[in-house]
Amino acid sequence: MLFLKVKLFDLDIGVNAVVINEEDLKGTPYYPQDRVLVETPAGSFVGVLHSTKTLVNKGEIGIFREITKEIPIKDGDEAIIRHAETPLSVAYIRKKMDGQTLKPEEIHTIIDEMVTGKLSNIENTAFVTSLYINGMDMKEIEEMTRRMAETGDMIDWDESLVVDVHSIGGVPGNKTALLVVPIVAAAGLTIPKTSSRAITSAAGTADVVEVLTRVDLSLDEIKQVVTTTNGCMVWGGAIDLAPADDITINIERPLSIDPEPLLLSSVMAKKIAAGIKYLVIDIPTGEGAKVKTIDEAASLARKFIELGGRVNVHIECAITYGGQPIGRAIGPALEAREALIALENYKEAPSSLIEKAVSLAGVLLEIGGVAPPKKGKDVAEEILTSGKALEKMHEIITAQGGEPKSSDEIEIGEYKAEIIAPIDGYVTQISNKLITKVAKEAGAPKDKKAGVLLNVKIGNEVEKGDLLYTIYSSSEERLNSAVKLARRTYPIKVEGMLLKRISKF
Ligand SMILES: O=P(O)(O)OC[C@H]1O[C@H](OP(=O)(O)O)[C@H](O)[C@@H]1O
Ligand SMILES: Nc1ccnc(=O)[nH]1
Repeated sequence: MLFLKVKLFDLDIGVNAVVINEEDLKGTPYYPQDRVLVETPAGSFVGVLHSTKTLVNKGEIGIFREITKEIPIKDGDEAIIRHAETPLSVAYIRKKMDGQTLKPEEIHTIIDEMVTGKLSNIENTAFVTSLYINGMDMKEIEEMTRRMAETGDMIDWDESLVVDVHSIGGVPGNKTALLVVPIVAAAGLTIPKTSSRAITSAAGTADVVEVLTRVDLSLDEIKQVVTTTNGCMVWGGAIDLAPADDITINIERPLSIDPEPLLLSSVMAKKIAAGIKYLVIDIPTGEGAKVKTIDEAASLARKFIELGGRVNVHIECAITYGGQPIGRAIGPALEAREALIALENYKEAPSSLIEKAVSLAGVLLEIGGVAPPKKGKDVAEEILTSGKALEKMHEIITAQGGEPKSSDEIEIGEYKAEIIAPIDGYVTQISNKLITKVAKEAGAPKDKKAGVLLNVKIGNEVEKGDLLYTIYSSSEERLNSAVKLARRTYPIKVEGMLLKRISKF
């Protein structure tokens, strides 16, 4: 065992490396490249040991940003270094890599060791990849979901009618929750909404809300916000709510994957931990979305409903159209602005966004008994058009620590490029995947002001030279890469009505 003082390095090196002065390692059983367990007051993790003559002094351990992003270790903290035994999970992860079914205690061990930092990035990544390739049965998913919830904080609400909406994601521009939450909260129902950041998209709901207010609230702050406003819109990863979720999401994001067992457990573990009793799951369906066909969507819906039954959350699924972006704005600030436009003056907002938001909110209003059966959508529409939802949005933004702004005060990337129609014709396709790639290339979601604003939707008629969409970025360099990508991949297809001529001449 070694006792050292933490020295933090503001450096992202992408692995769980730790650095110790070689003098301190002399005569110890710790060698470079060994795995060591580092215990600090803020939490523990497994690091790969490197030795140095100069980077840290004797008595110090160098820790990098990769770790401090997850564990709030401070400069000067005491650290205890021990030999890291090979975690039990490694054998279980290999079992899943071989396509076998895991026992409940094996799943518990994987989640426990993941959350306590005993697994390296390599092992965590292998687990996520094994689920992508081999999947899990419902019993395994249930065990994983429960354990993901139990290994973090759990919120208990006094009332039993706690509702929520959650999208499986995968469709660009899905800022729907920013309308649904204030509508439902304004109707008097309790809706403590937790979101993740982007997984496969250019902006997760947490990234979008963060443009308007804080999303990294503590548990007590969440309770306070919900008690005063009926709702909140927070990032699950900020609090200790299903902490395994954020670890796996950080692996999924660079690979742009969302394996089904993790999709189910990620959503449901957060909802169990947040004390949700009634949940509407939005399943965007269409080409380029996570779910391509209605049959696949129905099968996923059945799985959500079965899992909900096992963990005591009432679930209703809404299969929604996901074959092209929702609304016109893609990217955190652009989406936040579009959501505000919809709340300020719904007539100015894209109808696809309004339609989706009031439909989903309507289901919750009916479930919550504040709208008669089949009238939920009308009631939701009334709350939106009367300005009550905007008022509620302002309340929530303020309660979460932000200052309400109007839509025209939201700043968008200063560099922009317009992509125009190459020919006369009709917009026949807007590729979810390619338009997301362009927005990401421009810097979204990290660059909040980056993204894409569509000027057309599928079916629109355009003339050669008409604006198809505008790409925004805070960086000229990123904008140029995004434009190059757009010119190479054609995310929006324009085709003439005459597709092909066939004749015998
Ligand atoms: O599209 P991608 O990035 O894969 O999915 C992730 C998004 O889907 C969910 O949306 P919501 O919070 O229900 O609105 C998550 O919370 C997250 O914002
Ligand atoms: N995997 C996930 C998809 C959508 N939302 C989540 O929270 N998690």
